[in-house]
Amino acid sequence: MPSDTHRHDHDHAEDAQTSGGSCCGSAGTCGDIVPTTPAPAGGRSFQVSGLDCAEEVAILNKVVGPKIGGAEHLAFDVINGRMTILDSAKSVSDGEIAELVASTGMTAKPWDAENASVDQAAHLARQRLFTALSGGFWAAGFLWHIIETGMGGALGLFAGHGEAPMPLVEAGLFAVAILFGVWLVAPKAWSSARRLSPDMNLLMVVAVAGAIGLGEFFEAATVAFFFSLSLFLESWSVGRARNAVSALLDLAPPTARILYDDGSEADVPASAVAINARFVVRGGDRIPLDGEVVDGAGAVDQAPITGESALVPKERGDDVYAGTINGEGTLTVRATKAASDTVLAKIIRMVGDAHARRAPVEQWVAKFARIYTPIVMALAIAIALLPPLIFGGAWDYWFYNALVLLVIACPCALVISTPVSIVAALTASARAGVLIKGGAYVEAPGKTTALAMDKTGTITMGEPEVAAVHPLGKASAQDLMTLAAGLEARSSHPLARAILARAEADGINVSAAEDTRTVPGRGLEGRTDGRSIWLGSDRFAEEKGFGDAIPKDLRDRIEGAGSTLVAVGDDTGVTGILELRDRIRPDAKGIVAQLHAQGVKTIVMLTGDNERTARAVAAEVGIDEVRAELLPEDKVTAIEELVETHDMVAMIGDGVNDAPAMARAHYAIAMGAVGSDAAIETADIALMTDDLGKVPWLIGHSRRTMSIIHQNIGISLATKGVFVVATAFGLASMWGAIAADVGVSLLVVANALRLLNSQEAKAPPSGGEQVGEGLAKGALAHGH
Ligand SMILES: Nc1ncnc2c1ncn2[C@@H]1O[C@H](COP(=O)(O)OP(=O)(O)OP(=O)(O)O)[C@@H](O)[C@H]1O
Ligand SMILES: [Zn+2]
Repeated sequence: MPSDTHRHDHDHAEDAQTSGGSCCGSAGTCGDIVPTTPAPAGGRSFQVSGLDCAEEVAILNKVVGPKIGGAEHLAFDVINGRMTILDSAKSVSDGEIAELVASTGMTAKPWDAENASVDQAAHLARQRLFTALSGGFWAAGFLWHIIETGMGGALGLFAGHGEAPMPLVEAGLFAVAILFGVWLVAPKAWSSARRLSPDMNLLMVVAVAGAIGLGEFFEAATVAFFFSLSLFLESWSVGRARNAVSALLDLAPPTARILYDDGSEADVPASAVAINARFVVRGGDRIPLDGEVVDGAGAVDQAPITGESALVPKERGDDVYAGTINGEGTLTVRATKAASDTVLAKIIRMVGDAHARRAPVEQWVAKFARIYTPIVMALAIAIALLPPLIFGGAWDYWFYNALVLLVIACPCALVISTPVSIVAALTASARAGVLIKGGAYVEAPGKTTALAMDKTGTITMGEPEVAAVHPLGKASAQDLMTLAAGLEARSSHPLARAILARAEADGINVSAAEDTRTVPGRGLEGRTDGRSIWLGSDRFAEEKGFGDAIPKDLRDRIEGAGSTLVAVGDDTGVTGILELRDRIRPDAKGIVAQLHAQGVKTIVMLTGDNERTARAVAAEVGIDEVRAELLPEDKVTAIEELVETHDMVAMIGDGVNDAPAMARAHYAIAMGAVGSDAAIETADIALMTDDLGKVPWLIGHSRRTMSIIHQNIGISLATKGVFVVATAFGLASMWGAIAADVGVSLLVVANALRLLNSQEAKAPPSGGEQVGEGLAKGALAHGH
């Protein structure tokens, strides 16, 4: 990580580690293995108290933006109340930023994850207290009214306005309810008034003041209390989504049991364990750090990272990951990564940052809210003035209706539901072993129209084997394998591994050829005993002028079966042919069918392999289009063509060889990310395992998320619409409008949080040994 450019965060991460270390040493209760959630790729972060809505983002863009050379240098994470000034911004001191933010009624200080959560909790507690007090006095006032006037009079309160003046005690109780209700809102409203840019806080305060002016204490108190309640709900739901992310954090135990060279053991904070240190993991324990098993054997439940509740056997030399659960055996593990670099730490970091890359639908909602509020306000003014002026209506009656409109103008249900849905979706998918690296990529998969995938390792297992050896002419099988293995000795190509494995199994003495050179997409060339030798595809043999030396029926049979032909020869001709077979993933066919059923019209296979081999494999799994014999740069061109002709093109690959092509697709999915840092880094979405079945799941998850977001937008707008119309006819009341607003907020938030809990959101069952109920539950339920 280029942490040197992250000046602030970098420094901070270090002092958090040292102070964290001492805290653990004394109290032994430090839970955090990841000291801080770093800022999205570069920049300085601030914790802004009061930043919890798109509303405030617009304000900060307007106030801070110009000073740093434009709002495009700002990034916001509403869920965490974090503002980041990107490295591209004009340099402005922390102090100046704090001053600017203070002018809006919010406060900013440099980001610190630990303080941030303490502050957020304190803010929530304050909101809860004031809301409860407001609600208590509101209820008391209401009760008093019932005692005074009986049930009929109480109902009269709801019927509307214009009744006889209230008894003093009752008015007093409502006044106190109003005071507590607007207490936390008033400073924000005041700063919005000073800036002449009305926000919902100002709208509410004006509505409350107007109602008091009309003598409508009940209505004023109702608006004040319910508005306060809706703000509390908003903070609570944001906190709920935030906690789901940090629950992932609790997956790794805070300490590791270090095994010293003298055989003694000690519990040490995971963050203080050096790379290469050895630690012991007992049966049933969670593994604290990524590492390699050096002693012992057993099985590990990797569900916390991969989402698949299957026990994965582990023995000497196998990798294990922080946060996963050891089965019965005891393992001795050599740490290969620091606590802050583990796969789990990366997942947490990326889920945390993902929200900063906002989904288009979120941007749409924010933009809509910005024009919606002024429009409704203009309507409110029109309603207050036009009916009395033109039709001679009663001033106070229409003024009241204008206030109702102000209450309706509050967009909070609309604004809060989308980010909560997105964060819930990101967290649910991380739990299922699908790491989505930005809000933007929550939306994309559901719209996929074309899917390009690599053959080797994606459709096939990526573990080819030599199925047959066909020496030609006077050569023996042994000669052929010796020649081939000598050329492949230094290659890491999957075919090379297969050929070398076969040579070893056959007991062949491999001596590496000299001057070996890779011919991209073709094969290898080199020299041995002074003669030049080569190996590669049939096309390579043709280019060497030996195309006719490959027996036609042999070639037809190998390629027709979907196997790969490797010709081996020297400058006099072809020595022989190797037939390499890679197993097609057993579930590939079903998955391709599922993708088609989901509406992914075009599924394309991209491969460097021979055309006929590729077609045979494609036919077997039901793939529509084949592009074969591609060089890496041809894969890039192929993706570019797809992007031109299809609306949403996804590319699935291993994230290593295919990185350039993956970068050109609309979005890219990497498989098997748990073992490959490159895959996690390069893709937009990383599947922790090699399970292709996660792709249809991802598409379904994306659609579920979007449909919940759309439902929420629909519910919010429909409610507002009903009230706008009712108000125009003078049929709506303030208490009704605010109660509906709170009701809808509750409804949309509950709807959004469904994404976290729903059964469908869990990953599909996959092959492999199923873990016992208790163990699997423990994995998923931990930290909730
Ligand atoms: N080291 C090698 N040994 C044998 N054949 C090779 C080697 N390198 C390349 N080839 C030949 O060149 C072809 C293309 O290789 P390339 O590495 O571009 O694609 P690939 O990785 O095999 O396939 P895919 O694109 O599906 O992953 C192979 O199918 C093979 O015939
Ligand atoms: Zn509202």
